[in-house]
Amino acid sequence: MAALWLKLRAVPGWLWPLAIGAVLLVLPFLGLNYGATRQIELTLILALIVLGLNLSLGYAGELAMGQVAMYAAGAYAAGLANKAGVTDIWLQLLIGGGAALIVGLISGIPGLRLGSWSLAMTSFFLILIVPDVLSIFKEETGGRNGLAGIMPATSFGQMIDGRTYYVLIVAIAIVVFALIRNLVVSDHGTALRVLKQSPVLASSMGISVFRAKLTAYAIGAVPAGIAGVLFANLDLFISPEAFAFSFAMTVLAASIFGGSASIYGALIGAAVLQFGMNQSTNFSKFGLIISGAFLLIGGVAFTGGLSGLVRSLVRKADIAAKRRVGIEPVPAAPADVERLDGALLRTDGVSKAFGGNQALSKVSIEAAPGAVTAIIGPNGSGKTTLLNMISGFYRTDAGTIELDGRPIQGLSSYRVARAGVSRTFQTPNIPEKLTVFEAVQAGCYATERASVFASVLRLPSFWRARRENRAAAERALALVGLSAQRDEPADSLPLGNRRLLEVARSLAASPQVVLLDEVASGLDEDELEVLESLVRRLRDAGMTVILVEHNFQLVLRLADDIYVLAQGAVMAHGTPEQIESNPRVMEEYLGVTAETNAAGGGDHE
Ligand SMILES: Nc1ncnc2c1ncn2[C@@H]1O[C@H](COP(=O)(O)OP(=O)(O)OP(=O)(O)O)[C@@H](O)[C@H]1O
Repeated sequence: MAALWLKLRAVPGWLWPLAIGAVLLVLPFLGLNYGATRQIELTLILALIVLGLNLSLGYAGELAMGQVAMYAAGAYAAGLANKAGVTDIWLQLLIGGGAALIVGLISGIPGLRLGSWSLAMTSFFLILIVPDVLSIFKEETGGRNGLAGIMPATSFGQMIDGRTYYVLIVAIAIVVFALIRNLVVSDHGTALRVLKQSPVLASSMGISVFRAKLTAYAIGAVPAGIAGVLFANLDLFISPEAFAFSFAMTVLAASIFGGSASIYGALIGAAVLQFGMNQSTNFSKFGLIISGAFLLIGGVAFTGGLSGLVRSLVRKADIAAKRRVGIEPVPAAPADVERLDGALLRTDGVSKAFGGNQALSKVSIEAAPGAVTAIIGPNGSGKTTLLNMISGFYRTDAGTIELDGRPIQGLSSYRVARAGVSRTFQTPNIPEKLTVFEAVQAGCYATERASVFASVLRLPSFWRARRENRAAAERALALVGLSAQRDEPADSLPLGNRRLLEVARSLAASPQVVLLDEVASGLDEDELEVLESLVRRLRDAGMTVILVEHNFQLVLRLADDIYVLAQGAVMAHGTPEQIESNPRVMEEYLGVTAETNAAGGGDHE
């Protein structure tokens, strides 16, 4: 049984939905009646709209419900084009998809620029104004009476009959789902998932939060627009009622019930709601209540919706089957560190105040390639603030920060990451629902070479980037000794391994400078050994390593150069020997007397 399960799991995951699509395609030819065929058509139209919502809500974490307005834009663009004589469905799809994309961009740019809940509010407003906009252009749209007299669609001059139209809807849905799937399984999809959980982590990995969210929202508009075109040509009549607020609730309920963080969740949710609503003869009266009930059940009973439930059952079955068959992960041999090109990082007179608190005052440091530069000092002395300034999270009040002579102060954090500066966080920032391997591969985003377009269409640059990123992630995992855990959920790792995972992620993009913020705390002896040897190998390979660390003995063993911060200023600078023999540093600021240090009690925490 276990062996059979593993064999089935070895089948590429995309084959299952494709098989379902193939079955749907042939159903009318096997005698499916008109009523059921229509339900499938409406389900697929709803699924396309939900798919767009899932992209922004489930992947990018942005509650943006404007899909119904984009659906309306697609439908009316197609209807009006049709009345102007454009009956060709392919041209209409282009026009309707384009119209929806424009609505997505127009509402997304200000909504996202303003931040916080603005996009949710903008898109909510967008749904409410649909009937008013249609009334304003009553002459063209028919206002509240709707747009009637749409001619049946054609394809390259040929009339499309009912059955062919069904096949067309199914085929278009398969293609759109496949393209969006390509996006979500690409590095851009992983970037969205990271972004949803931690914009700070995302930007430290070179992801532009604004651009990624806008991409998800705007791309999500296109399936909704396509759905609108398909709907307009299905009934040959559209009216504002079809795009009302209650329908927006249905879309949201389908997304939550099916599982917003899954593209197939869109299909599951749409099917449940479409067929569920059909069973309720009173739907028109109680539509909002029914949608609300699905929303509650989906949100409360199982987080992640039905698709999340299925996914977790499959994962459990995988683990059980592997245990029964006796498959153990094979640890990879420790990887060699390739030659690295570090860069000289220099801060000159950097200052930062938070209100009246002068956290940093005229700090000048230099970190050379092929050297470990340590920054130490008591709690609150400004070490993390300095790292945050270097990595672009805080703006400098004064002073400059240069990378190989190029100023990087003032750049946003994702640009600093792309310039070659990578970092770890004091509290490991581990994205949920990613495997260890995916979390490390996500680190490659700073040097991502495949565009969203190339990823969706799987152009050669996508395959090349994927090969390279996978190899880089495998290498980074092997460097920190986590290859055996590659398929485990990243957030299930114990603290020590989480720190090593952060280091691996920060190395995946082959940065020039790596900022390690207290990576040693919480590591056991074996893990500390792995880390120490890794830092040495990185340094020997030419990387610039900046180490913020409380473990003084580790700093003495690893550092080539040490800066001691006190109350936001550099109070000493020198080699480990110089720092160790500086009594003021040892006693006054690190609280280590000559005797405790000799006894090895150098960790001042
Ligand atoms: N975002 C912030 N807003 C206000 N004050 C801050 C902020 N970040 C840091 N500070 C203040 O700046 C000073 C330096 O803090 P910082 O975290 O850089 O010290 P640290 O040396 O890294 O300390 P630790 O070793 O405890 O991490 C502290 O007084 C801290 O309270």
